[in-house]
Amino acid sequence: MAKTLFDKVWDAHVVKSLEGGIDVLYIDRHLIHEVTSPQAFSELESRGLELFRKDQMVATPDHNVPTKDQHLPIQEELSKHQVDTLLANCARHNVTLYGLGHPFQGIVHVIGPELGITLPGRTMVCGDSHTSTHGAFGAIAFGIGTSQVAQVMASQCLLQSKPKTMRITIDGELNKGVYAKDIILYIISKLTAAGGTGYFVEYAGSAIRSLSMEARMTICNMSIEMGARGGMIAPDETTFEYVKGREFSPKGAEWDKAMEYWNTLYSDEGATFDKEYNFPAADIEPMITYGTNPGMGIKITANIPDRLAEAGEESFQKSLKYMGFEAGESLLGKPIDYVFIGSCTNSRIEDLRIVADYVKGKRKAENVNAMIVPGSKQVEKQAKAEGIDKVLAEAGFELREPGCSACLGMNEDKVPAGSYCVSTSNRNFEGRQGPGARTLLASPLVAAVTAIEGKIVDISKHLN
Ligand SMILES: CC(C)[C@H](C(=O)O)[C@@H](O)C(=O)O
Ligand code: SF4
Repeated sequence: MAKTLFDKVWDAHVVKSLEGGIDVLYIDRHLIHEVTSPQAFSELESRGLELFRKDQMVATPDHNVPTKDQHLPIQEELSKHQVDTLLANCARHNVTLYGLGHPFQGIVHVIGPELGITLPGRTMVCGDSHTSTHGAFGAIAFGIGTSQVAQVMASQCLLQSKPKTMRITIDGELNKGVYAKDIILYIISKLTAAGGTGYFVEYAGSAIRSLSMEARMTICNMSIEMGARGGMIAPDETTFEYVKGREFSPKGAEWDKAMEYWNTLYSDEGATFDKEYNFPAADIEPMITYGTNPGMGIKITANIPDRLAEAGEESFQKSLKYMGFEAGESLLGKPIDYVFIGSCTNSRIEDLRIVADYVKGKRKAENVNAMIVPGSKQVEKQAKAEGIDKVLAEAGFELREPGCSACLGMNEDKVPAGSYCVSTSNRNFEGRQGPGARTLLASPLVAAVTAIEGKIVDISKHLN
């Protein structure tokens, strides 16, 4: 029978099928960070259990880390406590940890792929919703709750019911200035922030195939923002080339063996999905959000809609009120106070390159505070090797040290109440970047242009 990519990977990991449609799923890799692991460690210890397969776990602090002076003790008490607890737990249980200052430290969803921990055909979990990022490699990757973190620690397995499958196909050539972030914001604007609920999504089509691995990660990363359980893309030459030679990727005969399996990872001709969508690449333009969920996105040149069918009138108006916008108006010309380039969605080297290419020889607008936070130590190192740090400094951008940072308004990386921030992150919820902060999600290019212009503009007029 024709199988989907999802089914192939899932079925290969079912240890046992239980009554009621629940599977015991084997988990190949478990990533942990400081926010969702402490209670799991406590639970394990209180029950006298050991970690079952600690060599399949990797830990890194990312959410609470300051993005300045990482060599100094952490100032904020809660953050220090969280990071110290992770360190202590990992030391006590002998779990591999890339702590602050380690060359492999970074946002968990950035370091997995860059270290070759994320591989095609793997099952991967983390107590973090954006674990969906790793699906870009043809892995089944999804976020889990703290009690499930403990379950995986103790058994390397997870009780799961199989989600429904959805395929989103984007064919054709992408317009100039359109990046992966625009594709996913476009998709979410079409499906709504709840449109993927209950599904695992496969992204397909020539426009997706044409993307780099980092761009594919941006797309899979935000699958969760339409409510989907996860997203994935069939591995191909682009994937294999990216994976090859990374720190923990298979080598020699192991590589050949892996490739044999990886080459079988695609949805068979005739495989059926519970839901299918098709969008032409030509319809996608640079996007921006105007509201307080990631589904409230528009083409940057379009007007805010008058109403939103899926949101009640009241919640639509509440959202606009929070943002200080009016229904039906254009965002063009709106002044912006902050630009944040970072997060597990868009903080990789290609993102930094897009920004540096655009801002080279330019200067940020006076009214804008522009902050750029690399996703990992490796991204930071590469940026410096390429001179991106200098280009950014000359343009008036502040390049900080790796972490989640202003994506969730951590430590001092906050957007003040009432201020507008064009952000390359993935969530524009009320207060996400700080109490009262107003977030507009966009691509790194849109963020870069906004920083230079000091306001929202039609970026097509600013491209060569
Ligand atoms: C802290 C963590 C549980 C959370 C998540 O799961 O998404 C965070 O990463 C976020 O983006 O809000
Ligand atoms: S960068 Fe943002 S979205 Fe990603 S894991 Fe960190 S807090 Fe969550």
